[in-house]
Amino acid sequence: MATETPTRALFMLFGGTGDLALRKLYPAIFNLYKKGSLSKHFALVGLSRKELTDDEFRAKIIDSIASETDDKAQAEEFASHFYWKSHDVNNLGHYAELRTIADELDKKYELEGNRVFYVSMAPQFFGIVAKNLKDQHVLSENGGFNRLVIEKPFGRDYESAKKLNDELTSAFNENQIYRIDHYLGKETTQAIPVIRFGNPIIESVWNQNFIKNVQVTLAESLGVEDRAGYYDTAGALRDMIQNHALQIVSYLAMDEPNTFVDTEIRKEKVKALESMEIYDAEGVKQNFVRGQYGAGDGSPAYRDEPGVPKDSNNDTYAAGKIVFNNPRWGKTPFYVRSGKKLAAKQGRIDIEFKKPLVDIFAKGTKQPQELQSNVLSLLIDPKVGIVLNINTKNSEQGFHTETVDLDYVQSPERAAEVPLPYERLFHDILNGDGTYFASWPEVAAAWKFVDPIQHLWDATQPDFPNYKPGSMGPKAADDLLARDGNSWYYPNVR
Ligand SMILES: NC(=O)C1=CN([C@@H]2O[C@H](COP(=O)(O)OP(=O)(O)OC[C@H]3O[C@@H](n4cnc5c(N)ncnc54)[C@H](OP(=O)(O)O)[C@@H]3O)[C@@H](O)[C@H]2O)C=CC1
Ligand SMILES: O=C1O[C@H](COP(=O)(O)O)[C@@H](O)[C@H](O)[C@H]1O
Repeated sequence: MATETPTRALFMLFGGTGDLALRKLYPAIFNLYKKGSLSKHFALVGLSRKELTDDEFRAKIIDSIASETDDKAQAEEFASHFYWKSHDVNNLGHYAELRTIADELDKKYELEGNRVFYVSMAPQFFGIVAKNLKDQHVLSENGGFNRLVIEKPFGRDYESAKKLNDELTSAFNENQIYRIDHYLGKETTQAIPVIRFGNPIIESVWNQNFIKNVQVTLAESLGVEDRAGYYDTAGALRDMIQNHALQIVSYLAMDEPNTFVDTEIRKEKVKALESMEIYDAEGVKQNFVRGQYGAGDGSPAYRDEPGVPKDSNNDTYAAGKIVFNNPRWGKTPFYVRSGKKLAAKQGRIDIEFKKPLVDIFAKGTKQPQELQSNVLSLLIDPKVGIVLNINTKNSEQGFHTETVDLDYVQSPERAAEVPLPYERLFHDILNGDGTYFASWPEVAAAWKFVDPIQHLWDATQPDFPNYKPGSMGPKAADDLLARDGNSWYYPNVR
């Protein structure tokens, strides 16, 4: 593998002692350092209201990366690049101090003015941080890059997302903004364009003539855990479908870009997302299903989870059918579903192909046989891999057909080597590559699709709870597919 030139950069991490930073972001940056994408020419300023010394902050960093290394000297050397600054994002004076620190570190580490501003804080702070960074001249003005990284959620509907985007773009250009969607850092999501456009055998049948339906499943076995404060105001539709599921759908549905660069890919993704049919109230009722888990097997109902109101109507499950008004997809439905407290942690895409127009094995032979649809499964989580289920003849005496899997599933050893999603995304940010980040038009199109669904759900009383923990969600989600003559492939995988 070619060795890359390490990128010089100063990170400024807002929310530097937060849960996400300590659990995911520092280990990801450490792995980049270990693998040589960052060298001695980098530094990070951690920011929050807490008063910490640099040494106290560095001790937190060493703790945070403990699972990534046994090499104490390397961990200490890495942590020596970290600095702490107590900073209230509403205090303008603090930005002036930050600018001075940034300029000093820029000189000390010869960073060539490259700056990454990562806002890992509650969403109400995203806009104000961007504005103050610009107004208080913390952005590099000597030719280096300025990149702003924004965590999720990006708004709670189209209007709030637009307002946030306007705030961000009054300080940064669209090509300087990196909207994080960690599902885009996952191995299988990143493989979709290659699997499709790198294999004529697949891309030539990737359309309504050959594909019967597409199913995206993002199932979790965990419940709301300790995040009720956020989750009860979001719900599965906003938390998983609007972003992760629709981003995956956009890679599955898009046309081939002219070249594999972020600007071209984004154009095609937007085109696909903008051709999703937007439902009116009747369309929502027919095509989307919500759910909330009840009690079962010794685990509490959602409404009895700590921090959840007893009368909460929040959705912990959402499923729906997407129809594209475009020539590629025409009548082929895309189904998406996501929920908490389901039977298993399972992220996967199942693509069901149409059966042959004429089935020569169904009649005329001594033992009529029934062919099955071919199913291509792209496994996201916990296994990573590709499985193609096809018809063949079984080897017993007589003539019988059966299905077999042609599969590539990553070994546990290989999986352990694979970069973590945040590591991949940081790597792309350092390289200025927006391929696996959501652009504003994509986010806007996704909200415009989701808003009518959420509005109807907010305005009507659900009959909750309506699914048992450990199940695959409400029965209505099975009925949704059955009405089209389809059924969920998982968990009844052949
Ligand atoms: N945690 C997770 O697993 C995930 C989180 N996210 C997103 O990441 C972001 C961060 O989440 P998370 O780390 O869990 O949040 P936390 O609540 O753990 O951290 C928030 C951080 O913001 C700081 N902060 C709060 N108010 C101010 C202020 N006025 N000025 C400066 N700093 C302030 C806090 O420090 P202090 O109180 O010292 O100021 C703390 O460091 C959110 O947008 C979340 O939606 C996304 C996916 C998963
Ligand atoms: O963004 C989110 O994702 C997680 C699931 O992520 P995964 O990588 O573990 O599949 C989900 O639990 C959380 O509610 C949501 O905010």
